[in-house]
Amino acid sequence: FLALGAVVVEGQTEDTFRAGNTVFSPAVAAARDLRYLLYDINPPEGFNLRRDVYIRMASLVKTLRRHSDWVLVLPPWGRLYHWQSPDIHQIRIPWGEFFSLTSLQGNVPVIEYEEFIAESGGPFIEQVLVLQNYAEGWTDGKWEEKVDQRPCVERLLYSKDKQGYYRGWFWGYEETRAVNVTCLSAQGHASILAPLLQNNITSTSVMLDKAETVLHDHYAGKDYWDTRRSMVFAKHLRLLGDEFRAKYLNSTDEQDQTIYNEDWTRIKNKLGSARGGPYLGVHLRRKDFIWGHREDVPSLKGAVKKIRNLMKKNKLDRVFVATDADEEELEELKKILPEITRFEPTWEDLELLKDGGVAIVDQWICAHARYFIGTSVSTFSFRIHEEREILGFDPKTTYNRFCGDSEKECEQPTHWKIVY
Ligand SMILES: C[C@@H]1O[C@H](OP(=O)(O)OP(=O)(O)OC[C@H]2O[C@@H](n3cnc4c(=O)[nH]c(N)nc43)[C@H](O)[C@@H]2O)[C@@H](O)[C@H](O)[C@@H]1O
Repeated sequence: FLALGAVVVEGQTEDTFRAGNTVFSPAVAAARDLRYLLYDINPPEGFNLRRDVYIRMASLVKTLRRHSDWVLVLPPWGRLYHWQSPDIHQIRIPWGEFFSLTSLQGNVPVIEYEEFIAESGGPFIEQVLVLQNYAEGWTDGKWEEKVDQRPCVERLLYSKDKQGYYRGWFWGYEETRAVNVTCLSAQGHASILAPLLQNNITSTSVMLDKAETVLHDHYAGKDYWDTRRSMVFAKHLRLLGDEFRAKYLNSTDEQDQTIYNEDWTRIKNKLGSARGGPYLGVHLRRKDFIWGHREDVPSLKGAVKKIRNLMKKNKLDRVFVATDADEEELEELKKILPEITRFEPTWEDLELLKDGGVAIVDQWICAHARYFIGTSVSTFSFRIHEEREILGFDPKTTYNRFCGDSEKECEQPTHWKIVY
């Protein structure tokens, strides 16, 4: 590898692969001279941060595709720290269970991991690059984009087997092994990796591990939003959410002016055009957010006080609460907020939807509320903001968060406008 200097990523939106132009077909892929980009993320990270890293990787693949035929391999879902429902099988979950694949493919060519195995002819990933930060941090406090092959700083989570291949966590696919594993110090936008992947590495399949190390090429720019808009939830989950809205919250798209189109490239709703269902939508993040005694997270009593306040102010008599609260907190919440509505799947439903599917249904229902309030710096809440932005809600009804009971300056979330 060579040390690479700054790479210009301005003009990133001028992608050769434009949204909606092409729908990628894996059958066609087999006949072409394809290269595969795989990636994974630091194990403790949750579902919605992972969705954010997908956007960064999609952007990198678009940059790579200016020169050759790359396809993004979707890392199967599973073994997430927050998915704690017991006794359900939660590994090797394909993206198709949570997202619409045709929608994703309308943005950038993607394939499921099992298609990659079938197409590439074996369970091997040729090159794994484990991304890491520079041990020395920023030099002189100056931000500089750079990439270098460096010795691995942390102990590798890969070990060589008798045949000389690397074993590690490949999403629960025991037969998958890597031919080569090296570390790469990287600092900068995702696309700074493109020249190296293009010119210095000849492997057909390359996996970036700890892909969250690199940043968005252009956060909240057109390319960001194209990818975000293409991350349409799987239809069965949207339908479940819609049924729940109709049954328990008196909410339908016609009544609430929440226009949707199966083709995401056709959704361009004006801000303020969506009215939303007659309920308050709440995302109340608990568990690891309260264990740290964070100043910006309210007590249950504090949250309920705010909820009542908002219901009164917005003349709403129903409240839908999405939360990861434990049993004890839930009991307390039900006591102090008896009118609470929650999506509580049966065990059979949970087995089918899994924790990820339940989280999506929760997000979908919050996204359709007349007014929404979320939790400070939770990516779960951020993804709801984006969904509401796509639906065309007035920003005043979306970018709201709870304040900690004794938080002094309670800054509210930023409004990121869609760039079409
Ligand atoms: C402190 C950090 O917090 C970050 O969490 P944060 O941004 O809220 O959001 P996520 O990255 O999604 O992680 C939180 C996970 O907890 C569950 N969860 C949280 N709230 C709800 C809810 O209202 N309904 C349902 N059904 N599930 C919920 C769900 O599995 C979700 O993916 C983590 O990604 C990082 O790994 C780290 O732990």
